Amino acid sequence: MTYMLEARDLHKYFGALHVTNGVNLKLAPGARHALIGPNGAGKTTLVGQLSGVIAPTSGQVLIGGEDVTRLAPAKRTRMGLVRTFQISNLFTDMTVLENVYLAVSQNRRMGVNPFRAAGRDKDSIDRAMDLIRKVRLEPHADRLVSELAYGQQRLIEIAIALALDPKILLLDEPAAGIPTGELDLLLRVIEELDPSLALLIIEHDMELVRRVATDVTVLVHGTVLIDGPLREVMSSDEVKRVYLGGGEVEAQNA
Ligand SMILES: Nc1ncnc2c1ncn2[C@@H]1O[C@H](COP(=O)(O)OP(=O)(O)OP(=O)(O)O)[C@@H](O)[C@H]1O
Repeated sequence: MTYMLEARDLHKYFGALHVTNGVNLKLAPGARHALIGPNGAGKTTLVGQLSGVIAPTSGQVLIGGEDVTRLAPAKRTRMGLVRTFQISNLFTDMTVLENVYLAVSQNRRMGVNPFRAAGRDKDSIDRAMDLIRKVRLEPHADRLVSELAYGQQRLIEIAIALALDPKILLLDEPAAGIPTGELDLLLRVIEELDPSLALLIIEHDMELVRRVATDVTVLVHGTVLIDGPLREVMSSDEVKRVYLGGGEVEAQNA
């Protein structure tokens, strides 16, 4: 089977520190895969190697069966691998629509003056509105990003990621900093994403993992402790003992 995204025996050293230790990961089309693990487990470093901002010491990354280990992040993005970031990249003094429109027009290589183009480029505006609808922000399209709640701002980032036409979407802690009351909207947006999209969610919030993921990889000290179907992983004694200190998985965050 050709996977949308695959990591083969990845290793990464920072000096003497072995941060990624023989990691294998496979995302099939339509995957809903969560990557979890305690602080310092090496999740960010792994995602960096998948997206191309960090070069592995050894091992391979493949997109659609093609070896991209030495390819730059932008090239991987053009092959359909898109990631969101924990840190916000939004233009907060622009509207939601302007932010998403910019991403759409950049992706279509529309040129440098988005404001001039904005009057003309109806297609890109329609596409931006369509994406804004997908993340359930339609009522806020003309509001400044700075006026929106934090949870809503994170949804704009998902819309911007979708503007790049991903086949594989890496969501880096989408729930981080979102108050509980705003979490439901994020969950619904993720649940409604194109079912053919392969999704890798790096997340601490266990409610989100439980509701969204079908498969989970648990990373500990740079090594895959266990991976498999959600239920199996969450009920594993090994995960409870090593990863969550023996407590109930339901009751804890990663
Ligand atoms: N550029 C770097 N140079 C040296 N050490 C690094 C570098 N980046 C990360 N590390 C170390 O690698 C280990 C794994 O870090 P990483 O950020 O990948 O873990 P994480 O699972 O994403 O943690 P968190 O959940 O806190 O974000 C940590 O011990 C960290 O200090």
